[in-house]
Formats: sequence, C-alpha cells, structure tokens
Amino acid sequence: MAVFTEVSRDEAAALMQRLGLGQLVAMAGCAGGIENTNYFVSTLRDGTRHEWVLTLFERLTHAQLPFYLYLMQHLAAKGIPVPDPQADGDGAILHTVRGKPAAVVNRLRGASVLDPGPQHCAQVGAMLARMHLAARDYPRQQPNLRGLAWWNETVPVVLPYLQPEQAELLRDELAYQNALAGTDAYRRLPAGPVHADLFRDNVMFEDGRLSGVFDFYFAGCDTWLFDLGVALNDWCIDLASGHDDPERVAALLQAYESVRPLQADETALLPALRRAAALRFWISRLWDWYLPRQASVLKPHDPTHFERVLRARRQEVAA
Ligand SMILES: Nc1ncnc2c1ncn2[C@@H]1O[C@H](COP(=O)(O)OP(=O)(O)O)[C@@H](O)[C@H]1O
Ligand SMILES: N[C@@H](CCOP(=O)(O)O)C(=O)O
Repeated sequence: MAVFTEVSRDEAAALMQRLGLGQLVAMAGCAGGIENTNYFVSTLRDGTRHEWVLTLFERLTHAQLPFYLYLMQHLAAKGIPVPDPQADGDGAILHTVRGKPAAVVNRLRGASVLDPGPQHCAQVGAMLARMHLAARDYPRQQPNLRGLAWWNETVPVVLPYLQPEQAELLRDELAYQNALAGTDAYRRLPAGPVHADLFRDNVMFEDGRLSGVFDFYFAGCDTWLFDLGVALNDWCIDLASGHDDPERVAALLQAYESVRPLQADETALLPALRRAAALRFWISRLWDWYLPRQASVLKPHDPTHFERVLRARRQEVAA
C-alpha cells in the first residue's frame, strides 16, 4: 500500500476547496507505487464528479519539484495527455500537506497494458515523439539526474556486491558510455526535456487507445535518443530473455519517425543509446537492491532483468 503519510479527509477536503476543485466526496489510498504517497480523490463541482490524484512526495524536495510539475503543465497545455497540476488562487502548483511537498493532478482514465502488442507500441512511439517536440520550448533546465555523472558515482558503490563477471560487464559498459559521451557524434544528438522512465506501467490505455502518460519524476534534459532507448528496452522486448521482438520494435520506431524522423547520426547511435538506457536501469536497480533507502522502494525491482537486457543489447550490436 503506497501510503507512507496518512492524510485525513478534512485535510484533503480543505486542499480541494482551496484549489477550487469542488467538494470532496470520496478519497482512497492508492495501492500502486513505491516511492510517493498517492490518494485517489473525487470531488463534486457544479453537479459534476471529477477525479484527482493527490500526491505527497516522500523523496523529492520543494526545490526539486518545479522542473517536473511545470513540465507536466507545459505538456498538458499542448494537448499531451499527462497529469495537469492544479493551481491555487495565486497560481502555485506545488503545495504542502503534512509538511511534505504535494500536488493535485487530474486522474488519467484507463489502465496500464503490461503485455503490449505492436498497436500499443506504435501509439507509445508516436506519443513519445510528440512529447519531445512539445517540450522543445520548455524554459526550465535540469540535467537527467540519473545520467552519466550519477552512473560514475554509483557504479563504485554497487561493484563490491557483484560477482566478478557482473563487475567486469558493469565496468566495461561504463567505460564504453564514457567514451561515447566524449564523441562529436554524441554531442550533436538532439536533446531536450525527456521523460526518461517511459515503461509499460507509466502509460494508460482506454479501449485500446493511449489515454495518458504519467510519472515524470525522473524527467530531465537528455538526448531524445536515450528516451527512445528507454521505451524500446521496456515496450519491445521479451521480458524473460531481454531480447527484442522485431515486430514491436518496428512498430514503435516507425510511429516515432512518422512524427519526428531520426537524423542519420541518431540512427547510427540508437544501439549504443539502448545500451545506455539498459545500463541506467541496471545501476539504479542494483543501488535500490543493495542499498535500500528508508521509506521508499518497498519492493525493489529485480536488477538481473536489466543485466539480461544489457547483455542482449551488446550481443545485438556485436552480431
Ligand atoms: N494521474 C494519474 N492518473 C491515474 N492514475 C495515476 C495517476 N498517477 C498515479 N496513478 C496511479 O498510481 C500508481 C502509482 O503511481 P506512481 O507515480 O507510479 O507512484 P510512485 O512514484 O510511488 O511509484 C500508478 O501505477 C497509477 O495506477
Ligand atoms: N521504471 C523503473 C523504476 C522507476 O520507478 P517508478 O515506480 O517511479 O516508475 C524500473 O523499472 O527500474
């Protein structure tokens, strides 16, 4: 149950009133999630029922949150189906509940599809390209906080827990990615605000149509190709082996390119950036697994999954 901080009905009702969202009629803790406290909240306004999500941020601070919340607001204003943070009378979208930073967003309709087919992947590809283009003029800057600098900091911390063969793989891939980042071809890659965590469980579908994208709390400025690599590595692989499903890969890529065609440099570097994306999640899962933080990550994800995904990506490059 992802309620780390209890919020009373009266507290939630007062916040909803303050944001002009109407009278609270129902409220329930949200069972999913591993990082934040989430409540589904229903209100009545002008005789119509509205559905919201109240999030209390357990890890991110007041200082870190504006980049994510204003990015969501920016994308929502451009018609991308993302949660839109609700403002109070002063226009503030970052609130405080029980001393924690908090936000209220519209509840997206639909449900995640955890066993996607090519049609789902195509919609994800097209939406990802639309998001990249829509965020081009987003004025705030924040690096991907789970990018190369963090990998270099974190790899020495997790290495002591690994078998020699795993440690060798991790060191070798990190060296490859450090070298790649120093190349002109890499520096020329188009970049901007990216979601950076576009996994199956962060997208909603309703009646087979993509109805929403959420969980922007790993977003940051990075290459668009890295974001594409993250999505391909989750949506288009066989989860048991880590290997690509060529039909789903083709569907996602073609749909992405129907909105934003890749440049020649990007096509050439896609395999390398898919390796980067696999490395990023292998490192974060190792870190969560061996060095769990208090009050977060109740059930850490299996790191060996991304070790397999990385090995599969490296084999494909070598083939
Ligand atoms: N805006 C939203 N609309 C609908 N459901 C949401 C929304 N935000 C979160 N959820 C639901 O809450 C669950 C947990 O949210 P998530 O952002 O993954 O939490 P955490 O950051 O704690 O992992 C999601 O799996 C989803 O079912
Ligand atoms: N997608 C990541 C975990 C990110 O956590 P989230 O619950 O906030 O999406 C992974 O699978 O390792």
